[in-house]
Amino acid sequence: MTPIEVHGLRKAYGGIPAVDGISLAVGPGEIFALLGPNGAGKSTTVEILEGHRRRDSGDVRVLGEDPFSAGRRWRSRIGIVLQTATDAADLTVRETVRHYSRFYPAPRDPSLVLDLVGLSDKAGARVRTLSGGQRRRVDVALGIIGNPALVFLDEPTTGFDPEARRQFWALIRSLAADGTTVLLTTHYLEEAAALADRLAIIAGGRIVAAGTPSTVGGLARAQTTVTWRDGTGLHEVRTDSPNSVVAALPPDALDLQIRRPSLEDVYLDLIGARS
Ligand SMILES: Nc1ncnc2c1ncn2[C@@H]1O[C@H](COP(=O)(O)OP(=O)(O)OP(=O)(O)O)[C@@H](O)[C@H]1O
Repeated sequence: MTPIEVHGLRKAYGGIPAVDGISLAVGPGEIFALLGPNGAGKSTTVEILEGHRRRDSGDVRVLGEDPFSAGRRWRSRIGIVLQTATDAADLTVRETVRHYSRFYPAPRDPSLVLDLVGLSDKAGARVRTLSGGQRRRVDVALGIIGNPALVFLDEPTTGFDPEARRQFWALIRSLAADGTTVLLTTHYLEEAAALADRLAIIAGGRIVAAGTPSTVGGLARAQTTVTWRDGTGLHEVRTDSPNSVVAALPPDALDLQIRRPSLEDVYLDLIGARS
């Protein structure tokens, strides 16, 4: 079964389209990222897939069911990490995770989950005493405590320090390696590049490019830019074979730079072209 299948999804607010004909499919154990500027339609799409919002039209199947009419059993098989942090401030971290585990038929072991998200040493602390990034880890713990087949992560690492972000990426990879499907929205392009098997760039409610982080938007075919300075000034060459350009440089060449276009370049080009 394909965990997520979407065809021609549309949703408008007050007659203004927010999602304007999106189609995508996410396979089992795949990490799929949705990228796009503020207001692009990512959250609306994800909320429809989570069953939290009604669509105007389009076919949507999530774990084989229509999320809007799916029942409790379906809900227990998905995990959700929302943008807004959990408000369980007076409970300890351990109590919070245990409490949530009781809502699921086959939860993960709470201690194991605290270990996975790197909060074992904060298990006895009240949630309200945690830092922003630590609270976010509690959110992630609550998103995976039910041992879901599919996890939705809405900007999961906002507020994480660089080390915590890397630990989080390792956690998500290990979940996916165990067969969990992950749909991620993020504003961090390096996060999408590091985590996603495939990604879609959304702007104005439509997918403007989709592919792997190394091929999306023609990245694989994009030329490399070689720049250098010599006695006659600054030079820039765009080429498919940077090695031969470098090999032919004059002996007095300085400040050599070789730059492959990044996901960020493609993203900004695509988004810029639409605004
Ligand atoms: N409940 C609502 N009522 C009216 N308009 C809404 C509502 N929710 C979203 N919108 C509008 O729909 C469009 C898409 O919003 P959405 O939240 O899906 O974007 P997003 O890509 O998730 O943005 P961000 O990156 O800022 O989270 C925006 O123009 C937004 O103003």
